[in-house]
Amino acid sequence: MSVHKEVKRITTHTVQEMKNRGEKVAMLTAYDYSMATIVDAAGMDIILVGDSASNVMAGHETTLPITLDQMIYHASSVVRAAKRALVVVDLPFGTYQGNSKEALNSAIRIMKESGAHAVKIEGGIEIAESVSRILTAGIPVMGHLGLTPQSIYKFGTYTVRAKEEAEAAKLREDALKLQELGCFAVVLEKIPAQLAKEVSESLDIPTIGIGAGQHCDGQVLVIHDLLGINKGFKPRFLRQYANLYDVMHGAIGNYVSDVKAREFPNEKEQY
Ligand SMILES: Nc1nc(=O)c2c([nH]1)NC[C@@H]1CN(c3ccc(C(=O)N[C@@H](CCC(=O)O)C(=O)O)cc3)CN21
Ligand SMILES: CC(C)C(=O)C(=O)O
Ligand SMILES: [Mg+2]
Repeated sequence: MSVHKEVKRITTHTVQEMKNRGEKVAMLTAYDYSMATIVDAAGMDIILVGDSASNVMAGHETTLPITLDQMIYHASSVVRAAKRALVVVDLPFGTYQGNSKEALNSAIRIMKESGAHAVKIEGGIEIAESVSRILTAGIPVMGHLGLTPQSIYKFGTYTVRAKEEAEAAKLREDALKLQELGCFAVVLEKIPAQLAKEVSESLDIPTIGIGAGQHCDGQVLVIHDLLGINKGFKPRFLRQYANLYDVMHGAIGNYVSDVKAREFPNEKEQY
């Protein structure tokens, strides 16, 4: 036992208790040690090592190219920083669909090699077998319904999902199915607020929304979007809490100018 005082870790059970008592769940992505240290210190409940790393860290157009090894690298860095937050890791495209044994192996690799606490998987009834098999191994699973970006080439655009009743009905069923299988929470991405409200009320487990309105049990954003680092990206659901692009561009530009003008380093900044 350590003699140092340690903060109490958020668990999947803590997150369920939050829903039970009506406290909203705060979730944000992080992909590296330094950012995750700040996110954890700021009181985040859940840190998501999202496959959005493919976009914001690697510069790909979609989330499809990122590999399991790359996700494990990001996740292990975040785990070393997170003292309080629950760390959830996206299973990347091609590591779980249509093959529950491969899904289990992928989830086990994430848990074993990164030290994360849970995995997230996109999809409903079609991935039920994979979800079950991962849960059977004692690995907590977060679901993800609505705009599931790994299916972008099926959808064609990033517009809001489940506006038509047929897709809304399937989403309601999928959400119930994920809960029945034993998922501890489910992300609802870019669906009408009214549908997200109905799903949140019908489920016992918490819903975490992104572009899914104010009635979800929690919210999630991509950290680069929240901080305004990702200058071109400003969808309607996003609230930018800072403009770090301009702050960083200004600071870095000043450094370039100072070097060119021989103003950095000065006499006090040398040995
Ligand atoms: N930086 C970043 N933020 C995210 O929220 C995010 C990622 N990357 N990568 C993975 C997925 C993809 N998501 C996305 C991607 C694009 C839009 C988007 O462009 N939305 C625009 C246009 C939609 C349209 O085509 O009609 C919008 O105005 O909402 C939204 C969510 C959410 N995730
Ligand atoms: C946007 C969130 C939910 C996500 O899946 C990601 O960042 O990859
Ligand atoms: Mg994702």
